[in-house]
Amino acid sequence: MVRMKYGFIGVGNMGGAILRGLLHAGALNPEDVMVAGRTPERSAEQAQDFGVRAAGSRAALIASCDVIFVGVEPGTFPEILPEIAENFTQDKLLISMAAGITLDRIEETLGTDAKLIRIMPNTPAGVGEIMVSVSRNGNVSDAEVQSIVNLLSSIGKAGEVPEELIHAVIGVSGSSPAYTYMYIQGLAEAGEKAGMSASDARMFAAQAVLGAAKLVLSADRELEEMIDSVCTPGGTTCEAVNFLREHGFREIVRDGAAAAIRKSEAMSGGEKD
Ligand SMILES: NC(=O)C1=CN([C@@H]2O[C@H](COP(=O)(O)OP(=O)(O)OC[C@H]3O[C@@H](n4cnc5c(N)ncnc54)[C@H](O)[C@@H]3O)[C@@H](O)[C@H]2O)C=CC1
Ligand SMILES: O=C(O)[C@@H]1CCC=N1
Repeated sequence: MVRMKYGFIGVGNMGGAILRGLLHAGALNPEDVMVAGRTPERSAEQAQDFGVRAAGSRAALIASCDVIFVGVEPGTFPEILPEIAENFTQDKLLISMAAGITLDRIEETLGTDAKLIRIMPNTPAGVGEIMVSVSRNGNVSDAEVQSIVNLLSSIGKAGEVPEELIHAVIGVSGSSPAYTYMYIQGLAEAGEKAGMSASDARMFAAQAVLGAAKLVLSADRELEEMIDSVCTPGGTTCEAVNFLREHGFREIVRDGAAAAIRKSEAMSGGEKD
């Protein structure tokens, strides 16, 4: 059987995290992977960093790869689409991770017969804990989409969603590592103020978030009931929970995520926020 060749155009924070995760999981063989950066020099540096092959150019990468991940900035993607189109053929699959660039928009340049997938990943990909949605256009078969879901499931959780749900996914999991770091920042600051070292406060806070997230994923219980399970009557937790409720913590988080969702919708409509 001929082994598939995978290309990555743009291996920054997100594309790089996916590539690192897939290589670390052994889901991709480094010999089958090629990267292309802004310049041939950058491609060579990135190839060395990841231990994969460097493409002489983006055109060369597209010509020699079967599956092409595009991880450039949303502002750059439309600029390089014509170049991708020149070398793209119907047997290849393009996977875009760009916020705000719709499958329709990509089809405008690559053609309505191009096989296209949009993913909305997050940066925990790099440590094997991605949450990623997968959406396809009409040219991608069930087997093809399943093979990409399986590939991405090797570095966390992946599931197919209709493209219109990508905005929601951005708010809930794509952007949310950033707001989770803000929460960890707050916990760690409280720990430091109460005498912990900065490194201990960071570790205790992060491990508590990791443990709580694992419990949510493993237990089929209402979140309200899980909150109660930590609040020992007359104890410490209810002081924090009451304070956070009075100050609208949950609503603030919800409205923050909604702002990311609105921005994603605006980007997809071509509006500038
Ligand atoms: N950072 C995140 O948490 C997430 C990002 N995304 C999407 O991932 C994409 C990349 O975002 P980030 O990784 O955050 O940005 P980034 O700026 O960290 O990475 C972009 C990379 O693309 C490279 N690049 C730019 N122009 C290029 C070109 N013409 N050819 C080859 N490489 C080129 C840059 O040098 C850089 O390495 C965006 O479309 C974004 O919407 C999606 C989900 C989460
Ligand atoms: O900030 C952004 O637009 C990208 C998409 C989700 C996370 N980062």
